[in-house]
Amino acid sequence: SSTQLSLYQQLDGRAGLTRIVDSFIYQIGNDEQVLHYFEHSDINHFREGFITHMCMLVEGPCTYEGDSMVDIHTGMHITEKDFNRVVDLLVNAMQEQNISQSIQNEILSRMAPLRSEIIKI
Ligand code: HEM
Repeated sequence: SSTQLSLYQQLDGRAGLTRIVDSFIYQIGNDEQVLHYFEHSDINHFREGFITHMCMLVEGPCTYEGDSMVDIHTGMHITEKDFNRVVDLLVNAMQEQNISQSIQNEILSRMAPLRSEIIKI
């Protein structure tokens, strides 16, 4: 009933998030710097988990029930440089899907606080 579209709606809901994450995975698959982190990962599992987690970040009707960001990423020894690279790849994916600059910025600002949970040497 509200005329104000939610961030989730502006992203075209789960379908739109799926397009972004598929572009993101394609970017990762072609990136020599970070691809090795995903070499032993189940990409379908990652895809579902990342879509659902992103859906929650944009206040969509999703509950991420996977492991915590700390538990997932601890032991991967993700450097700050590689963290930044993955964020760049997500930006490329959003760019590819014609996401507006303001929505990109909003998503990145919601992910930024997770940085310290993911970068753990
Ligand atoms: C803000 C940034 C990030 C967010 C929000 C994020 C989020 C997630 C989520 C939600 C999952 C998984 C899912 C699940 O099990 O359901 C996941 C898995 C994974 N992430 Fe991240 N991640 C981020 C940054 C990174 C970075 C920088 C790297 C590596 C350089 C990375 C490497 C991985 C890998 C390899 C997996 C798969 C683990 C497995 O094999 O199960 N992530 N991430």
